[in-house]
Amino acid sequence: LYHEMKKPKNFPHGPFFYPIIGNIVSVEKARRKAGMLTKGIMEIAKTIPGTTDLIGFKIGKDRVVFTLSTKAFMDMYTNQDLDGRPFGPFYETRTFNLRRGILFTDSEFWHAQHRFILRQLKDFGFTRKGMIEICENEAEFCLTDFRKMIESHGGKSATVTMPNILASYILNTLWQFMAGIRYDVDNEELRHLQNMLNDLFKSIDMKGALFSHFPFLQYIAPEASGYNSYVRFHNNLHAFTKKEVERHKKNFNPSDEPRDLIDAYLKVLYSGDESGNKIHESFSELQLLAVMLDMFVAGTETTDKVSNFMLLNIVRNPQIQQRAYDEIIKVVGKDRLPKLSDRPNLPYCEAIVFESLRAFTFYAMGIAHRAIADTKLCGFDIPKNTMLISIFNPLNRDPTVFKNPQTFDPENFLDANGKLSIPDKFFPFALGKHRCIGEVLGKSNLFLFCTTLIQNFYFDVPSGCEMPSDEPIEGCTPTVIDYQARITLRN
Ligand code: HEM
Repeated sequence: LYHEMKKPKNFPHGPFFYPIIGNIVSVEKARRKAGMLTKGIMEIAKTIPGTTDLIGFKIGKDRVVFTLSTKAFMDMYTNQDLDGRPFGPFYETRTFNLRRGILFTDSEFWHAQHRFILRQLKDFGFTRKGMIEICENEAEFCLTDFRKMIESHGGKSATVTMPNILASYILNTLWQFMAGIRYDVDNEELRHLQNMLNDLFKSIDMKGALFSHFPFLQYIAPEASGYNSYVRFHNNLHAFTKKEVERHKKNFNPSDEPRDLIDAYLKVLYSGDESGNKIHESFSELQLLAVMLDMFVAGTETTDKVSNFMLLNIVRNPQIQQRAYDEIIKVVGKDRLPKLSDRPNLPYCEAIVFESLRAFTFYAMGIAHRAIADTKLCGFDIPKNTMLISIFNPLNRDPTVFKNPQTFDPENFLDANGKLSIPDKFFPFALGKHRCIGEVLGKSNLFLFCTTLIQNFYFDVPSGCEMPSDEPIEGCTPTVIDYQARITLRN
């Protein structure tokens, strides 16, 4: 134990490791003072010499290293020895006390599942018509609902409480891919699903995760450590998705074309892979439930949050909104809705999407990785089983890369001719083996909501309300503050 507590030789610089608790007290203090974990870590780094690229902590039982530079970020994601995912009750409690799913698995198990899901995303999707149509339809449903809402407010405009007004539609696109279902916004099941996901995200913040770093807390303080609610929220969600799997099984025919991810997965379970070969041992019904949980966790909160930063900045910047509107009217006109195929001709709107991704990732962190072997990173020794967490901030604020790194400005992603230009060191979806599998879906949704809404509505703050701040607050991921916005129908 003593050996475990000692700082390993040539470990990334960081504060002194205290016995048992490690650095949890100083990290927690810095987080409170800065208002956000990422900022807190960056503040601590400023006080410790030699932390240009990396900073190393001990949090409870875990050694945790954060990346602090673009170089460290890129080296971390491209070093295969760092492609593991952490062990621990925080990760396994979610999935039946087993190592299941796709977010927190690694090695051969992860590889087989990852390959399968990627193929499904391609097959349903963006290579065929299916997924594009789903996203375009959902943007239209959103438009119709907003029009109805304005109608019921007298026909000109409506005031809404932000953020999260697009969450149901974003969830619908993912749920259609997974289970072939879309819900109307006032549907009970949708509300239930959304409440479960909200609970889940609340339980994943640092406090809820306390039992992960101090596993004994789940036994001696199951309520206070967040363990009990964490288990409860996950069980609720699994019960919901299991019901859907059972429903699929009832009218499942292995010789039919799969309608969605559940069908495709059941097909493999019933009849092996497409050439009839025995399937990889990682496939199971429990694994299907774990995959669905992971798709919800990775796919909803992220896209919602980016859309919140997008709408906030549209409200805050009338001139950006106007320029996007002019572009849409010139290219698409008013007689039809924007399509995904309009994207190459709407560079300013696409730049708004990229700038929103930058705004979201300004204080975001990646998902924890684990060293699967002793290795080196930026000249430091990283012993096996160390956790690594990327910080996106250095990639997003570099003045040599962005014209205007400190403010929301779509020009950051346009060249001198107004063409889309994405810096080669901008990685909002990370890179390497664990890079996001939902990038195409996420970006398509964001583009369609952005263009469809701006074509039809004008967004601002209601008279008498203050302009909302764009300083994010802490959530499971960086969060936009609550504010009031007015949505006005364009003529
Ligand atoms: C615009 C919104 C999104 C952003 C900014 C985003 C960002 C990311 C990032 C940075 C990672 C890498 C994590 C790491 O290892 O550090 C990741 C992984 C992942 N994302 Fe996304 N994502 C988004 C949307 C989605 C969607 C819509 C889905 C589902 C279809 C999804 C599914 C996943 C999964 C399953 C992983 C884990 C991949 C693995 O470990 O192999 N994401 N995402």
